[in-house]
Amino acid sequence: MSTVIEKWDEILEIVKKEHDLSDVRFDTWLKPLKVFDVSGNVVTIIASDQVRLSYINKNYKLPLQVTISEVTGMTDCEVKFILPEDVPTKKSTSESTPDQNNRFKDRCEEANLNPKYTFNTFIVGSNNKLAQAAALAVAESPGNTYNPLFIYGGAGLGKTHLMHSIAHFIIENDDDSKVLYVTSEEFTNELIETIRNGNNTAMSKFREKYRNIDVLLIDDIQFIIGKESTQEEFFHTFNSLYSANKQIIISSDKPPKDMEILDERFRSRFEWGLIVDITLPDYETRMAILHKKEDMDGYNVSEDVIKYIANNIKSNIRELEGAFNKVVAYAKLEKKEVTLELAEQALKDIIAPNETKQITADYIISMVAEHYNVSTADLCGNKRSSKIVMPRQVAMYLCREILAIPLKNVGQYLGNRDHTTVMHGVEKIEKELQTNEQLQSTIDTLKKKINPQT
Ligand SMILES: Nc1ncnc2c1ncn2[C@@H]1O[C@H](COP(=O)(O)OP(=O)(O)OP(=O)(O)O)[C@@H](O)[C@H]1O
Repeated sequence: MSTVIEKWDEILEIVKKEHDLSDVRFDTWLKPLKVFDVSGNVVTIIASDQVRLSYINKNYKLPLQVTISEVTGMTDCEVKFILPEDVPTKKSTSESTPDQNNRFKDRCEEANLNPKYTFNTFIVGSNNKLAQAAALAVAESPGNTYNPLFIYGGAGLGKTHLMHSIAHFIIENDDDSKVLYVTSEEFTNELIETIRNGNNTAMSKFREKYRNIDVLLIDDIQFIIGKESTQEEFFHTFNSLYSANKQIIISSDKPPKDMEILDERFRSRFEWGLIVDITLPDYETRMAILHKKEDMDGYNVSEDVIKYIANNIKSNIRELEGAFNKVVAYAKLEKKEVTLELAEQALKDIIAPNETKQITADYIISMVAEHYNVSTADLCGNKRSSKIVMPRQVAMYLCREILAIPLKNVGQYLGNRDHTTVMHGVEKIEKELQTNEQLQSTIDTLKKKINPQT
């Protein structure tokens, strides 16, 4: 038992290295795994949630078994995954009774939450790492860490999902907290309705509702900016909650400094706490989100199809998920298997085949950089560490192989390198490819990423 636990970090690092996992993929899938027990040759590992459990079971069970055997000398290692709730020593007092479950559901409904949006189903990538960490910190100690928490980013990138995750977490961990999620449109409509009623009782009820809560989450704040009376009412709500040390979480499509007609009173208040952004997800994160969706919906879609969608839909996670749903629905309707051809057919209105990205040397270099988690500046620069030199040579090789351009031109794209340097790099990779299976698979993956039609 102790050897596996003692060497656990080393075991994970080996799997990471041998499977060429990026930091994001590693942090998402492998790092959260904890060894619970070792009995004979059976190693029981806790996965933090069902999504991770299914994914790890499908993709990393064998590599883990092999690596544990190699590192610890255990013969025929058998890995079993369990969820935290399956841990036998868990205190029975923390198990929820049906009544508690119902109460939890009722409270989530009252707070206007979507049950699917929790931290467990939120994939963490380099685009949202900080936002997720801040959200978790706020959820763990509402009113005491970052107040307000201001989350901004483009459409469909996960702001609402993260806000609901905070709310779910607070409701689950505090039996008494009053939590309310509202879009600024709902806030506005409710206020207009209250004003239309024209009586003081309605107005006091409105105020009581919004000022007697512990956590207010208000989505898409940009819609109330400029609407005089809504803005004024929100201002007083904000002040009242803030001075009572209640948590406020706000989302917007832009940071306060770029909201042109934002009143200075708001700008300063929004900046009192923490402002975090969510940017576009990288390829690995898009893949992880699609895998999560596949697991949660109980589908088994081939890797080719997942890569095709992840490669072509980059700017909006809602659209990424929509494309996945469309492919699955199309297959059901046509009573066919989900193949790459079917996916192309199903998505022809979204991803036009003739609109596929023009492949240039810069594009290849950026894809190699993304794959190895290094910057394109480093690939084109002078650093000589192996972390950079190998990806640089891979970029040289792929530019030659895919674009069939002269060595001299490849050198120009990669920081004005001499053609002999490029020739050496290309030859090095060609030689390695004869014996190095891992490199062969990396090159195959990269070729498919660069041109999914191959
Ligand atoms: N990191 C993530 N992990 C898993 N699913 C995600 C992630 N980010 C976004 N999604 C999913 O993408 C969809 C859109 O996300 P969400 O509605 O939270 O976006 P948004 O930023 O609030 O968009 P809008 O500004 O249009 O309201 C949701 O189904 C959500 O579950």
